[in-house]
Amino acid sequence: MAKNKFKVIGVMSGTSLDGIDLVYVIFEKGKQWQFDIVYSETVAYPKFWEEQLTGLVANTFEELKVIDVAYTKYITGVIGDFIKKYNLNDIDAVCSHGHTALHQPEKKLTYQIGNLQMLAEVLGQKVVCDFRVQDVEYGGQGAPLVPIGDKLLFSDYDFCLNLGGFANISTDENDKRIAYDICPVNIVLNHYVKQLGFDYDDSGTIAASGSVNAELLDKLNALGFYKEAYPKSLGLEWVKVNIFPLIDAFQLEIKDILSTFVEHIAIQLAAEINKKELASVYVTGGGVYNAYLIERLKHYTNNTILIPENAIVEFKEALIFGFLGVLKLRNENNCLQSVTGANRDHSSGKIYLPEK
Ligand SMILES: Nc1ncnc2c1ncn2[C@@H]1O[C@H](COP(=O)(O)OP(=O)(O)OP(=O)(O)O)[C@@H](O)[C@H]1O
Ligand SMILES: CC(=O)N[C@H]1[C@@H]2OC[C@@H](O2)[C@@H](O)[C@@H]1O[C@H](C)C(=O)O
Repeated sequence: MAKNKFKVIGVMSGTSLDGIDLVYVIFEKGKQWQFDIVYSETVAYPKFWEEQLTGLVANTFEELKVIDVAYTKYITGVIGDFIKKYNLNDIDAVCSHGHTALHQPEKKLTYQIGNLQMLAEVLGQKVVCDFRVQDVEYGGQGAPLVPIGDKLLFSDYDFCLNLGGFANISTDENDKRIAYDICPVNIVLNHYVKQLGFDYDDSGTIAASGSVNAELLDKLNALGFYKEAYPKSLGLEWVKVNIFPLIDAFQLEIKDILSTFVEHIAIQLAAEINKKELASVYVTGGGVYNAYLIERLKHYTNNTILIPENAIVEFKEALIFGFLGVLKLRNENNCLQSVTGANRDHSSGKIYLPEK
């Protein structure tokens, strides 16, 4: 019988470069999967790695391979410290995403650094990593990978909504998981609030103090992307072309820009979640701490907005990469064709064994 209980470390380095997220989590399969996050921590990047990772695209493939070795050494140290700090001597596997250095699925290319064999050798642990490569080989986008975790770990909720740089959502439609980006969130709010000298608009208080410009709001809501069918995704380039010039042309005060954009986000989020009635929406990502945004969202929907404990708000992705590793160890599918567009569901990831 397949093993049903796993103690793993899940590790994720996301696009915002705030640091490496680590969780020590126990997964157990009964009727459905249960999890318990025992320890969680974000290790902030030192300046050196923040700069290296910000500039990755400028490197040649050969240069990336050199950086990969150095980064794998670095992340091995971070994971090793986490193991020591919490005295973790009972680990089935370390399941690590690494950091995305290149992602061009149309050229069958995706490259996450930090996933070299050295991880297993130095840590003396079984390692599961490199989760995106096989999906791209099978014709998929190699992303998003989180929705299978949404489906199997958070099945009590009709929608899983993440408010990061962009808002993304996953839900079941006709028994299939679907996932897509909705609209930009913190990538735009942070951009404008920086002009007042803040990293972010704490709790949305500045937005709450502004007023909505109805004409700008209408123009934002009329953008073509919102009418497109899924699968669809957004990136910084789209924001630079479609959002910043549109907002800047109005020459508004920052508080009014923030107020108008929060209204826009709330309307776009509501348009998606209101596609189901009496639905529950499980919300994660830093945007959860923008109380004003959550208040405006609630204004536009009768569905139930559920905000979990902070450990899940902040560590859901690390948790789910831990879970993808568990599925790989059980040789079960951890990539969904309905989400990535691959030519099949499949069990993805490399397994490295420690030399003993
Ligand atoms: N107290 C707060 N009030 C308002 N906004 C906040 C608060 N705390 C965090 N945020 C917002 O959340 C952002 C961080 O969110 P998160 O870590 O989910 O983003 P991310 O990792 O860049 O997202 P992703 O990679 O999933 O797109 C911050 O940059 C900020 O905009
Ligand atoms: C290639 C890559 O690293 N993609 C990330 C990125 O960051 C957010 C979004 O773009 C998402 O598609 C993905 O990560 C999440 C964790 C995922 O795979 O579900």
